[in-house]
Amino acid sequence: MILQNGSKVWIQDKDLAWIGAEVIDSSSNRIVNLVTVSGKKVVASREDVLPRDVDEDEHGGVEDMIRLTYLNEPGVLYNLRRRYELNDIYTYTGSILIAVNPFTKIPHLYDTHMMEQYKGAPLGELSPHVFAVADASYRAMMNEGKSQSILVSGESGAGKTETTKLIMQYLTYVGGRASGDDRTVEQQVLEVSYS
Ligand SMILES: Nc1ncnc2c1ncn2[C@@H]1O[C@H](COP(=O)(O)OP(=O)(O)OP(=O)(O)O)[C@@H](O)[C@H]1O
Repeated sequence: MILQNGSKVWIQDKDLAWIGAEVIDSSSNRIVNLVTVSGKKVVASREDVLPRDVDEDEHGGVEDMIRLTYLNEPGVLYNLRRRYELNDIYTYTGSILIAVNPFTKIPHLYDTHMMEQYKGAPLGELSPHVFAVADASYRAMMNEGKSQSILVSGESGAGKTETTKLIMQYLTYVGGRASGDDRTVEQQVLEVSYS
């Protein structure tokens, strides 16, 4: 990584994990002098600093992290945090959806109006949302006539069960009643047990 005076970087921080900084002296081959965003002057080994996007001050973060110039750990965490602070709990990295558990109900995020909006909308056209992924999967199933899979992964308490329920809720909404089955999709979904 080429470092020069004024380069924006990330350095590790014992309290915050990562903190933004700017290079103020890059004359040494081994170390760089930096000033952190909180105004503290620090010295770091060149190999310990990671590049930071120059447009990182963009309000609200990016909806798709493919747009980040540097897809490194601090850049990803910082982007997710900024979105989370605005209650934007969903973020794409390409066609992968990242959900940050809000641990609280976010009004209107999952109501009928929201489901209606995502119905038939191409992935990426609207803000990142679990309904967009469910809709893409549903469309692919209908168009290709093949079963589809959605992988919901995360650590314990991350929100996998809630996310799965939301996917089922959306599929119930768009799916209606299966032919030859007297039960509504909603009834069938309610019979699904979550592990
Ligand atoms: N999208 C969401 N909106 C609001 N609250 C949520 C959301 N997702 C998760 N939660 C909250 O987080 C709690 C834990 O989520 P959940 O049970 O889905 O996690 P999990 O990944 O299935 O956990 P485990 O692997 O331990 O079973 C939920 O009971 C709920 O309170």
